[in-house]
Amino acid sequence: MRPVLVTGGAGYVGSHACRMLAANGYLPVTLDNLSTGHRWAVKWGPLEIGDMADQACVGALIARYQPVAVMHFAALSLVGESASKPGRYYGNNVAGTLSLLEAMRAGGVDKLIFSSTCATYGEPESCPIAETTPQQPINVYGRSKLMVETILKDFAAAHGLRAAALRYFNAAGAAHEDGIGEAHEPETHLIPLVIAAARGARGPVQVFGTDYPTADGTCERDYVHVNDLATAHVRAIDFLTASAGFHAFNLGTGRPYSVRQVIGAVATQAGRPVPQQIAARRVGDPPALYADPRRARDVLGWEATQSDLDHIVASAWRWHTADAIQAEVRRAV
Ligand SMILES: NC(=O)c1ccc[n+]([C@@H]2O[C@H](COP(=O)([O-])OP(=O)(O)OC[C@H]3O[C@@H](n4cnc5c(N)ncnc54)[C@H](O)[C@@H]3O)[C@@H](O)[C@H]2O)c1
Ligand SMILES: O=c1ccn([C@@H]2O[C@H](COP(=O)(O)OP(=O)(O)O[C@H]3O[C@H](CO)[C@H](O)[C@H](O)[C@H]3O)[C@@H](O)[C@H]2O)c(=O)[nH]1
Repeated sequence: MRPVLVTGGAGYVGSHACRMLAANGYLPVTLDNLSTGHRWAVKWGPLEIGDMADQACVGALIARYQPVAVMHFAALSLVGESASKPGRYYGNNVAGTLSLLEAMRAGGVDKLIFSSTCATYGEPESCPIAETTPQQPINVYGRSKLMVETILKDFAAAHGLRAAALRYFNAAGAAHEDGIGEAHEPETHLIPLVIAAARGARGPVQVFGTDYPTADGTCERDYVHVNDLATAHVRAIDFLTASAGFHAFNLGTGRPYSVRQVIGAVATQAGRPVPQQIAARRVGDPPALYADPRRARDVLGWEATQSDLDHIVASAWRWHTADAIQAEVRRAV
């Protein structure tokens, strides 16, 4: 099995990528400091506990496993917190990545697949968003990701790094059948919060704004199944093997759903209405964000195939409601 070093492999998207790597003949070696990730989510290869900024640690892992590529998920990603703690976000997401890149260079690993985000586009003037849409992030988190993209371009030009920045839209869903799913703490993402409200595990879900210029007045987003994201990462390894330089790809479906449509899909899945409360707009939420995913299709040969909203919600629902899974998760904490 070909080893791949996976920073943040104990987190939500990273753990699903590890599952997909293993299914495609790779050995995912997780490097994670467990700041927001979980031991129980690392199932398909070794867990090395450490920080991506620790060059000696990364260097030793590279020497030991000889990875063919690095998949880089490790980051802090709470938009609100990024505004109040910019030093922490730039330190971890930007300086931490720079340190990782230097360790890769010293160890002779030349391929990196980076978790970027639609947040690097900020509030674009129009949708769908193509890779050529100007990147003007409106928060510290988005700026930290854009800074990393810039560093990757410069390392590609100067040092021959091969890098793919995968700009995810809204990651959602779960590989519930294999006991992994979304487990952020605190949780800020819409779908798990709607599911929690439907189950009575929390109070009503807040609908952040009903007066947006959209079909039903609530915000529209491009939800993409985490298994589809994982597949794109595996495709990116093959792509980088054949292609030098820096490349960016939007990972989305191109089909937006509103907050109300998400709540409706969860209500259908749950078989009961979802308690909800109309709330003020959340600062920094654009009315609609959705991808033009054609570049990923044409160049990577990737398309979302599991990202139908009902399928996303069904898989997330099973993950959050399966007693056996949740008991296993609690035991393993
Ligand atoms: N979830 C989304 O909707 C979404 C959307 C766009 C982009 N992203 C990006 O995708 C990546 C994964 O997101 P996620 O939702 O899985 O987050 P997550 O918090 O579940 O996973 C991040 C993982 O990185 C680890 N980590 C953080 N800093 C580290 C460090 N310095 N050294 C080692 N490990 C470290 C954490 O412990 C955690 O396991 C992030 O880079 C995020 O910015 C996520
Ligand atoms: O309790 C909630 C939570 C969210 N929303 C709405 O639901 C939509 C989706 O919100 P999320 O927080 O789930 O996702 P975002 O679109 O804000 O977040 C995405 O963009 C962020 C940067 O802006 C990060 O990259 C994040 O990881 C990624 O999922 C937004 O319109 C938001 O206003 C609510 O109405 N109520």
